[in-house]
Amino acid sequence: MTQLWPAPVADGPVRATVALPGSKSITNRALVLAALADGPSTLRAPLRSRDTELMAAALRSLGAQIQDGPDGSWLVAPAELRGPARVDCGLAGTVMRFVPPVAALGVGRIEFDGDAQARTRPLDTVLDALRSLGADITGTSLPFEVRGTGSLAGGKVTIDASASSQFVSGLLLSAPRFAEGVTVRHVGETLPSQPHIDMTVAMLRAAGVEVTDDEPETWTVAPGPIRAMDLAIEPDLSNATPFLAAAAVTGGSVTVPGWPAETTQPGAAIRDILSDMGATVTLDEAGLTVTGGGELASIDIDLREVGELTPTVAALAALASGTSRLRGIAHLRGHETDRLAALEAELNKLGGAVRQTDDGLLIEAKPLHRGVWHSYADHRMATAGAILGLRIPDVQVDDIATTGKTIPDFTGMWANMLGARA
Ligand SMILES: O=C(O)C1=C[C@@H](OP(=O)(O)O)[C@@H](O)[C@H](O)C1
Ligand SMILES: C=C(OP(=O)(O)O)C(=O)O
Repeated sequence: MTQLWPAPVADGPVRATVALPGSKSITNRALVLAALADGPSTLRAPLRSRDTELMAAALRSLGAQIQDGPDGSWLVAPAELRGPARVDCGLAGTVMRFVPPVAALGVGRIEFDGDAQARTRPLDTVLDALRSLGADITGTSLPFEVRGTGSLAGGKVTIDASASSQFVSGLLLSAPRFAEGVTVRHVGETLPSQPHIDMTVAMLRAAGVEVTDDEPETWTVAPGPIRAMDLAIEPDLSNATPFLAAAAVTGGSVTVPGWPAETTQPGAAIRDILSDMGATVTLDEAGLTVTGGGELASIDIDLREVGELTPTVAALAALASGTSRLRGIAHLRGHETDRLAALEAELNKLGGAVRQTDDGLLIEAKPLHRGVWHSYADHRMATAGAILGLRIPDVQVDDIATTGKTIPDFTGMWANMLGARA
């Protein structure tokens, strides 16, 4: 076990303004598109965290130049893609699913590996798809090797993306550079995180790529150039959720400035979730403000489109009244950890009454008590522990540093939020 972090208790309503770093999902898509583009790009206010630094390192190792700009921006200059190279995926789904198609466009041997837990995350679908589109790849999970020839035929492929939307996004992002582009069709169980696929489509179109998505669960990307971009990256709305939850569970008020009025980020769904649970949510020129009042109400919700909000919503549900039901999230068993098992185990250890269902969690709110909250190397498990600790004295979160996957200074931001209480 790593050092334990004593989660601070809020000794009153939290009142703060919390500025969030950039979106992981937008930053890592932008890095891939910029590395494949027809000229140099500028990414402004990108997220600088483990997942995005790993993405930048992966693309650099394949030849792209990614340098620091004057104001924390990233300047990306595409170059010929070539091995030999080693790509460390860490535990980042976006790196392990978005970079193999890029590598298949390069020349030479490109080895992929990642954290021990990453080796069990689903990956075969994207590797099999690439093979059927003409790539030479050994293996079905990490570690594996891509032997690039400098081009990829592309064409039509049918996949089962029920384990992760990132299989689709990964294929689409590089597809403008495949000789024939790509048509990806999803068949099989339900498709998770559709808004993340829509984000991919929107970013491709913004880069001048022709994408057709009129038919349900079928996407066609035409071959052609990817236009270089000058992109300001929005704050990460999913990472905003623990801070907004802090307002809801303490009866306080937290504002996240720079909240986009329109966005492709699925994390925006937290507005309706918190409002359904009884908090007041307003969006104005100051940003998004969540104000908590009395006790939070339970919720019955399908989180299929926003699975990454589950740990936050589970923590809220555990502190609400009544029984909450979170549905549509069987695929979370293949996230950073098996999130359904992890939430069930950790909440029950604190005295909760939580049970896994086929596709989610039943959470009966109970008085909770002190204890160690395990993070399982999962940034969102760690932040869920922090939310609980606001109300339950003496919760200790193990491996709080794992929040660095997507938030560079979570503990500092959390302390500032609590310190700002006046
Ligand atoms: O494409 C993306 O940026 C993401 C897609 C989703 O993955 P899954 O579809 O595997 O849930 C989401 O949970 C993840 O945090 C980020
Ligand atoms: C599922 C997540 O991450 P990844 O991009 O590694 O899949 C997440 O951030 O909640």
